[in-house]
Amino acid sequence: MRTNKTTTLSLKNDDTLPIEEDHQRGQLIQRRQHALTLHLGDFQLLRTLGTGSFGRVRLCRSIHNHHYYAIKIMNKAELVRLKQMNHTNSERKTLLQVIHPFIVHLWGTFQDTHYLYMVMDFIPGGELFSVLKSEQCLEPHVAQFFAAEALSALAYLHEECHIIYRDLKPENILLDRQGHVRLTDFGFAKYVSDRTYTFCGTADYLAPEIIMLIGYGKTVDYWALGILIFEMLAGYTPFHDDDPLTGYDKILVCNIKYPLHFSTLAHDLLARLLTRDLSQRLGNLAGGYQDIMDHPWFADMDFELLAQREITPPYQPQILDGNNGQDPSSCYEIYDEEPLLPSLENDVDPYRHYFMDF
Ligand SMILES: Nc1ncnc2c1ncn2[C@@H]1O[C@H](COP(=O)(O)OP(=O)(O)OP(=O)(O)O)[C@@H](O)[C@H]1O
Repeated sequence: MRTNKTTTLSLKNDDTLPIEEDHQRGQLIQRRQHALTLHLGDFQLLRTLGTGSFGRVRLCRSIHNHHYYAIKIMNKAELVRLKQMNHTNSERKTLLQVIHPFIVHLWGTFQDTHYLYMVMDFIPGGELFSVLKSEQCLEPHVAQFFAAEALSALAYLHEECHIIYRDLKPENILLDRQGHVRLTDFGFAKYVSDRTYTFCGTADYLAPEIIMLIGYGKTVDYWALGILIFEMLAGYTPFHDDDPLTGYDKILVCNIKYPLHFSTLAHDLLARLLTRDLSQRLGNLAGGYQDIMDHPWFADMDFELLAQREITPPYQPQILDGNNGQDPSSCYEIYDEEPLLPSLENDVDPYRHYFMDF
């Protein structure tokens, strides 16, 4: 079983193309931008919910409406050092553009001398990673539900936004109060009209076409969906190796040992998702994502009701309501805290021009 979180691989700086905006989305972005002029003084900063390669996400509470939010805080000097300016701007732009019941909602962004801030809905149920860690593996109907909601979000990103997500994994799948999925972390999401070449993602979840550097598109998300379903059912990923290079070899050879308890239907679906042959991979055929939804493993799933959040989640996170001193973020791991550098009015900010939209 996987007990440690996986880290994402870094990206080249030139990876991101501008995201195209249709008229409606453009208006929506403007609405959000104009509606919210935020700064740190609007929030009481509480504990860290999660850390990542480029920053940390902290629980906070609005001093105005007293609602909880999650703020992703990224150190500008560090982003510039790691050449992550384009990706960070792209993450902001993408998240402002997407609106979907299974994707985290970004309310707005701001910056001070040292940091960039992204204010999102606080998703209180914790990571799917934590559920897997405590349950070891999931009952097929539970895995089916999480996979179906993740697939619904991917289909929306691909078909309506022309965005590939590129970092599907249990760490990036959060659960809301009712137990519905919310995808977070759009740091690798990219608008792609045809194909892209960047080597990025998370080692265990990389598709063969990413490793082979031959160019790829949305097919990589459907490969990752196959790895996710395998991990939920088995409790481990199919190609894991402590040495990433050996892991990449295993992905390229693609010889999967299915646990005996996998049903024939699960085996069949995964064999069709986890195939190197793109002309065979489900999601990349004539029927697109619908072919995955129509696979018999999902036979008893009504994807229309699912999209309306009308299917009762099979797993309800145990959430405290935040009143009477209770911790509303008890589903999240405890992290060491780091104080923020104070932002003084006369400070010179050498990085502002990189992040003009924040
Ligand atoms: N909206 C949210 N509500 C609650 N917790 C969140 C939210 N967004 C992120 N988190 C927590 O913070 C963690 C890190 O967030 P995120 O993945 O966006 O950071 P990152 O720096 O891009 O990480 P990575 O190195 O994985 O790319 C998540 O795994 C999750 O635990």
